[in-house]
Amino acid sequence: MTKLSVNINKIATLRNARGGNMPNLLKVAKDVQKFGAQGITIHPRPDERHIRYQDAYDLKPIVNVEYNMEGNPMDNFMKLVLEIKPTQVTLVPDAVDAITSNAGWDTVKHKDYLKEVIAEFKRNGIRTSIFVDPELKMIEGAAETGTDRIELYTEEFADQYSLGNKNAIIPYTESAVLANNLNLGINAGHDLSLENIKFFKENVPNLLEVSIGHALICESLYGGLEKVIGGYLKRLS
Ligand SMILES: CC(=O)[C@@H](O)[C@H](O)COP(=O)(O)O
Ligand SMILES: NCC(=O)COP(=O)(O)O
Repeated sequence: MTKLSVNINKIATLRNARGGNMPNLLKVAKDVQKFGAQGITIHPRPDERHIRYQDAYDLKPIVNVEYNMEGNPMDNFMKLVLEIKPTQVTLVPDAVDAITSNAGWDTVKHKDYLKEVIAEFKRNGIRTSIFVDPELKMIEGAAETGTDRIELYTEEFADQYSLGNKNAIIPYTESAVLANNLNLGINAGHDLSLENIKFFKENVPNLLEVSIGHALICESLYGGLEKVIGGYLKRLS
């Protein structure tokens, strides 16, 4: 079964826009779980443009499904994750000023660094995942870091699929086959949506989790959070 982990970054974006507490992030996280999501994802960036570090602490006691924290493992993020001990940490090589995540790790060039960081999280009982492009060399490199899982970076697939190019799935299918052979768990995320998720899931063998935020929140502006989450769960079942 592929789990749906809802990324609530954009709820925090809306909340921060007025400096108050509406929408209430904790209430939305509780409701997202009530509506059937099997995970909550946050990506506390260094500038706290949306998810604040305090949010990460406040969410821990109310997340009763998988809790996934994403970020570049710089000192503050490492400390935050090791203190909170979420279900999973997803390492993303984002520049501090990146408008959003826009690349996977070079797991060959950064193998030794990733091995060290991953070992620290695993010593603390936290499942690890690393954000990678669907390139076979990067998948092989990921396996050598000792990570539990990879997260396939799906922006290219989403872009091409929206243009009608279904062949864009091929690198993802091939990467998943290799990851399965290397005993790597497979997650995926970035720009997945109600439009593309069913086709993606059907062509990526043993996909364990998708983390979806931006499109899901935008779709919910029209369909409502409960109905949209139900739509994802139906397409993932
Ligand atoms: C790694 C990834 O693609 C997303 O998890 C990321 O969290 C999106 O970040 P923004 O919500 O800041 O665009
Ligand atoms: N890891 C991907 C994620 O958490 C959400 O990405 P997006 O759906 O906001 O693009």
